[in-house]
Amino acid sequence: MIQIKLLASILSCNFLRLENEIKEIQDSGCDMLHLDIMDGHFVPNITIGPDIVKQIHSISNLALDVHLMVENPSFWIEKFANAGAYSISVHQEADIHLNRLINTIKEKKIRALVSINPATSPIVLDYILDYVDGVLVMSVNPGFGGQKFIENSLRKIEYLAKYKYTNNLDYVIQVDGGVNLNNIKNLIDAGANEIIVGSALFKNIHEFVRKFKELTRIVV
Ligand SMILES: O=C(CO)[C@@H](O)[C@H](O)COP(=O)(O)O
Ligand SMILES: [Fe+2]
Repeated sequence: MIQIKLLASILSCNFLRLENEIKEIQDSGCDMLHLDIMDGHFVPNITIGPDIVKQIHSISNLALDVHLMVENPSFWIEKFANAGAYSISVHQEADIHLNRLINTIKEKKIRALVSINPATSPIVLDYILDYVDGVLVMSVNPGFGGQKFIENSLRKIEYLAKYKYTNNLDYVIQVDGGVNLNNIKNLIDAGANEIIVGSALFKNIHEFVRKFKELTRIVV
């Protein structure tokens, strides 16, 4: 049976009570914390850096999935690896030497994922899929939480799932942006197995996770 994981994007949490929010996420049964790193250049927003990630790592039992939305991502790999990242995803659009960048992440013994923006075709990933531990499909334009899901992202997930089985590969497929209880089932049916949720989750963490487990038929 394929295990479907729920990743909590803390971008939508109340940062004034971050420690309590993280504890609630852990207690609710989420599988990982998803940390959105924005530099104000690759995306029009700024969030947190490696020092804050390190502090989150010191209080969290959950693995940290770091989503880098930055220019020059190669500069940041070592810093976020040392801060305690369990996985790092880098945008295909952010580095022309993607193969080298993915290898740099893997040398740190952490999961290496590649991410694509809504306007990027998954076909451009064909020659990197042999090397990655996962793909993150952005289903909104990166930079902000609370946006509307872009429907054609489903086709990309289907493409990546088909490519995986056809070529006998083993990578996770993440979906990130505009995910809610109404579209999760379709995303899983298309082949996504790591579901990243921000604003919909933080409306009521326990209630959301309970319904998510029902949908994915996993008893906590
Ligand atoms: O990477 C991003 C946004 O750039 C995401 O991780 C969002 O934070 C997800 O938030 P929702 O769309 O679920 O509110
Ligand atoms: Fe993200």
